[in-house]
This record gives sequence, C-alpha cells and structure tokens, in this order.
Amino acid sequence: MIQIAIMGLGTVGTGVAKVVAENARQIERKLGEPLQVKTILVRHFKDGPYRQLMTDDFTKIEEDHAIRVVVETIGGVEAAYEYTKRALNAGKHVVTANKQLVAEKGAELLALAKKRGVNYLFEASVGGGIPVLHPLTQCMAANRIDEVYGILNGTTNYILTRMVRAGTTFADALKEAQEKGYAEADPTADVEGVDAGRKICILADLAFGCQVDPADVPMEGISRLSLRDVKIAQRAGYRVKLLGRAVRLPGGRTAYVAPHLIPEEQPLASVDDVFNAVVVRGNATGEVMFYGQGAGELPTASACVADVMEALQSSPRREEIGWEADPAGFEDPQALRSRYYFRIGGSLSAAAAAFGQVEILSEDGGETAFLTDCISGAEAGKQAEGLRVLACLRVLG
Ligand SMILES: NC(=O)C1=CN([C@@H]2O[C@H](COP(=O)(O)OP(=O)(O)OC[C@H]3O[C@@H](n4cnc5c(N)ncnc54)[C@H](OP(=O)(O)O)[C@@H]3O)[C@@H](O)[C@H]2O)C=CC1
Ligand SMILES: N[C@@H](CC=O)C(=O)O
Repeated sequence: MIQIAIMGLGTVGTGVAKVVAENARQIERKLGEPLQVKTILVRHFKDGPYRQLMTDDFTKIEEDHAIRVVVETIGGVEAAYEYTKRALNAGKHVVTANKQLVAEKGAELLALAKKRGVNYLFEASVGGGIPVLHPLTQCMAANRIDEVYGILNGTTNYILTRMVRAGTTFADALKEAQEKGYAEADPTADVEGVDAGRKICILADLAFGCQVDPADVPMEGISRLSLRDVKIAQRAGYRVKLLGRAVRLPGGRTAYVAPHLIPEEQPLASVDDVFNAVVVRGNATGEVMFYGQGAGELPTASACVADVMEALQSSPRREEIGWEADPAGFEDPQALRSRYYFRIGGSLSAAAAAFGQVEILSEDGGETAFLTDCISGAEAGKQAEGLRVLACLRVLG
C-alpha cells in the first residue's frame, strides 16, 4: 500500500481524493500496489466522506514516514510555500497545482527537491487536465523551443464564450465559472490576466531554461475588453481570446498576457468554454498544439494524480526538470511586431493620417475600427498619439 497526503480540500484537493478512489484499480495496476489517501490537511473541519482523514496539524503529515507523496492544493504562496519546503525536507515528493507558487518559487523548490533526492512536479499548474509540461520538457526535448502561446485561463475563456454565444453578462458568467470551480479563490487573478501570466511564466521557464519573473511580465486581462470590439472583430472574421505568449529573442526572451484578435481559421479561434490550448513552436517540430479542459475538479486532479504516479515510479527522482533562477535577459514585449486592431473616436482619414494604409473593419457613429500593418507595440503607441483611442488589441499571426 502506497500512502499519500493532500493539503487543501477545495475543488482540486477533493478531485484528487475522488480520482484516487474511483480509478483505484487502474492506478494499482500501473503502480503494482494500491494507492491510498492517508491524511488530508484542512483549515476547517467539515463533515463528509473524508472527515476521518482530516487534520489541521501539518506535523501529522511531515512526521509520518508512511506518507511518500504530498499533493499541495492549498493555493497561494505563504502556507503552501512553507509546507512544501518542509515536506521536501522530510524526504517526501511534492505534487502541486499551484501555479503562483511554481511561477514565483519554482526554481528554489526544484533545487531543494534535487538536494533531497525527491520530485517536485506541477503538471496541473498549467492547462488543468492538459498534458503539456511533460511533453514540452520530455517529448520535445530535442528541439530549441522558440515560442509558446495559448489560451491559458479557463475562467476567462468561459466568460468570453458565454458573453458572446448566450449574451450572458460578465458578472453572471463569472458567477457560473465560480460555481463550476474554475475560478481562483480571488477571481481578480483570472479576470486581470494574472493567472494566465503565472502560467506563461512557467511555460517560458521550462521552454527557455531561465526564470521569467511574473513581476516583469505585462499582464492585461479581459476586464477592459468591450463586447463591441468582440462583435466588430467577429464580423470581420476574427475571434477575441485572452492569450499568454512567450518568445525567444536573439539576446533573451519576452512574455506577456493580453486579449488578441485571432483569425477564425486558426485552431485557437475555436477553443471555447473552459477549454485551453497551448501552442509550442519547436525548431524541429514546428507548431504543436495541446488542447483540453483547462480547469475544473476532475481534469486538474487527473494531472495531479498522474504526477503522484510518476513521482513514485521514478523514485528516487526523475530526470532533471528546472531552470536557471536568474531572470536577466527579459525584454519588453513592446518590441514584438504584429498587426494591431484599433477603435478610435474619429474618421478613417484620421486613422490613415496616423498609420498610413489601414484595413477598415467598421465606421459607425463617429467611431472607426481598423487593422494596421505589421508594426511593433512601441510604433503602435507612437503612431496612435493624438488619436482618441477607444480600444487597441494585438492580432495573432
Ligand atoms: N480550480 C481549478 O480548476 C484549478 C486550480 N488550480 C490551482 O490549484 C490550487 C487549489 O485550487 P482550488 O482547489 O480551486 O482552490 P479552493 O479554494 O477550492 O481550495 C483550496 C483549499 O485549501 C484550503 N486551505 C487554504 N489554506 C490552507 C491552509 N493553510 N491549510 C490547509 N488548508 C488550507 C482552503 O480551505 P478553506 O475552505 O478553509 O478556505 C480550501 O479548501 C490553486 O493553486 C489553484 O490555482 C490549478 C488548476 C485548476
Ligand atoms: N482559475 C484557473 C484554474 C486553472 O488553472 C483557470 O480558470 O484557468
């Protein structure tokens, strides 16, 4: 019998307990022994099927030599960071879904895990149930990864889909996402692009081998996005999606999160609801896309339990994953070139005077929406000076 502990019995922690119980036979067949949740760390005791396993004392996990893997689904940094270090120091593998902790402290925790001869695994921290970190670091290991981008937040993709398809208000769509267990404890992180930002940092860390610090990454969410722009874009053959993007540059790397217009024929344009998709561009593979449910109880738990199994099967520890802790070499994403969508208060002639040749998408009620040629973010900002800019979005492609 292999025994594990879960820390935090919310959406993901409950999912982990369910997957371990419901898929017990498959898991046992693969591990050669039954897997059992022995202890669950909670803050508040609650009645229910796991009541007998609950403790509010972390030392019950830390000092229990029978517990070989700890699954951290508390979220945030403070308690999760402290308990993770103590669990690793106690010689236990740690598996997590906590992207904030991995994005901010991953390099340090991976180094500690290495020192202690155990694994620190975090497949669930990006893309929920989508296997993407393992393929990126293992199956694409022979590539130089030049770019990673995608729809990395299930809550905002769900909100956008509900607003566009069903006319649901932003507030109601967010409430639905919270009820389904997709949103962070503080959904501001979803809505303002911070959750996607943490995920693009983890992808960039692994893809480029150097720390991308979340504090350096410009993150814009969907709270300022107007449905008017989404509809204008849609009529012109584009979908609007919140993307995280990380690019290798000649002297370093860059990353950002922002809503983009995506041509409707591109596969990312039809990724809706809670689904996420991550595109990885390797110099040998070209573009590879990973698609699946990016949030939710069971998909996320699937990734956590697979990591538990991997940690056990590759004991004492699997091959090196990690990155340099030094964040030097991060460059401003404003240097990246793309077409831009603008909506301005003013006429087509004002747009043309500022940008030269533009592709007009709509002219209505004193407002003009148009696409520029391919320019850098800095050029877009400079050329728009003097215009009354109502919206400005990058176009992917
Ligand atoms: N939900 C999802 O779809 C996904 C979530 N994640 C990540 O997984 C992690 C967990 O998310 P989720 O399950 O949704 O969050 P929840 O808020 O549903 O669950 C977190 C749980 O941790 C408990 N907790 C908080 N602090 C402590 C503590 N000090 N000791 C013990 N328990 C504590 C909370 O208790 P209390 O109820 O008392 O607050 C709560 O039950 C986060 O890092 C999140 O970003 C990753 C992928 C998908
Ligand atoms: N809040 C996150 C949960 C999964 O990472 C999301 O909506 O994507």
